[in-house]
Amino acid sequence: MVKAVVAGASGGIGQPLSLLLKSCQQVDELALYDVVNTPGVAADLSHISTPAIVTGYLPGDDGLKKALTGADIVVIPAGIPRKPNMTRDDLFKINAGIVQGLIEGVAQHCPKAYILVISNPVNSTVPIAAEVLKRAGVFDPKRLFGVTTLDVVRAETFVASIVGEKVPTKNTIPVIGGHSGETIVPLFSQAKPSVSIPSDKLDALVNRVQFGGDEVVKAKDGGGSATLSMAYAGFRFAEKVIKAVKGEKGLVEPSFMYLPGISGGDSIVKATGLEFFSVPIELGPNGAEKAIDVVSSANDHEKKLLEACYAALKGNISKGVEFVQNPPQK
Ligand SMILES: NC(=O)c1ccc[n+]([C@@H]2O[C@H](COP(=O)([O-])OP(=O)(O)OC[C@H]3O[C@@H](n4cnc5c(N)ncnc54)[C@H](O)[C@@H]3O)[C@@H](O)[C@H]2O)c1
Ligand SMILES: O=C(O)C[C@H](O)C(=O)O
Repeated sequence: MVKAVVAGASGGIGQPLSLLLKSCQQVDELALYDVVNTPGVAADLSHISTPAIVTGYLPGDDGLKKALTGADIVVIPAGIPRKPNMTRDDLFKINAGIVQGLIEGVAQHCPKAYILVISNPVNSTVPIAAEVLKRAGVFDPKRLFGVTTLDVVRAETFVASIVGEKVPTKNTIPVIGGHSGETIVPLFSQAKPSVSIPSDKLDALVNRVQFGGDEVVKAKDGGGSATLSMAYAGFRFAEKVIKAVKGEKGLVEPSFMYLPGISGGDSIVKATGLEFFSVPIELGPNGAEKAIDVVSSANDHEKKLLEACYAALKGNISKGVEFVQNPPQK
């Protein structure tokens, strides 16, 4: 039995992500939580003829508790999205508290669940989540994932258009670091199978992966940020976690995680100077089985990108930790 919860289920990401989870044969129960509209979204999805039983909850009447109790996997796309000329960090003020509140609920009602954080700024919301779980005494680093899959999906798509491949998913490209601008570092030198990118196109390609989110924010012109591609990416990651927990082997996807608690993580912490970092993660029955070190094999060009990443990411991580350890005065 797999019970999945989407927190933020009525939103731009939440609705299509819930649709994909409802379509997934591996999900037996799907609980939708949001501060608005979940009864309607749940009623709509419940007519789809797949096995998952769908329920919807609002905050009143112990809604969060009811949604989370018995959950195996909790996916969190709750919070405000960007508008043009905003950075992801500009979302911190509102989204930090939203993520903190939801994770407090997880710590209380389903402390063993796999938690997938989508809400931005991921570079800070994941450290917030870790800190809340630590304080509650239930932190298992192997079960807390910052979802960076959209960066991987973009790298796959954009590289295919440059090298002229018709099938974007042919190459596995590690995208590491964090999830905003220069903290996103695609390692095209480690693509499998290898790709040959013309040197005059490499900088533009890296830039497009790093700022792909801005491309969508600009095109939506005030209507929000990536939702459909994010739902695809979020589901791709969630499905891999579910399949790995059920025993499927060989499932790997980058994720932004607290590495000291994960096998193979310590050497990456040593190399980067950062406890939270995204690297390819081998998934297994307990969540993250192994962090794969792709940092030490980065080429000189990628090492320069990584230096810029480390500097920016350090501040984002401390901002999240600080938010929980020394809460702002209200
Ligand atoms: N990790 C990524 O790669 C990635 C990609 C795209 C978007 N995002 C982020 O995902 C978040 C959601 O984006 P969106 O486009 O779906 O926004 P949206 O505004 O369309 O939806 C957000 C939903 O969260 C709900 N919500 C607000 N407070 C809540 C709470 N306390 N509990 C439960 N639900 C709550 C809102 O009611 C709304 O339905 C944003 O922060 C965005 O920046 C992350
Ligand atoms: O760009 C954003 O704000 C949303 C998301 O993080 C993305 O990468 O599309």
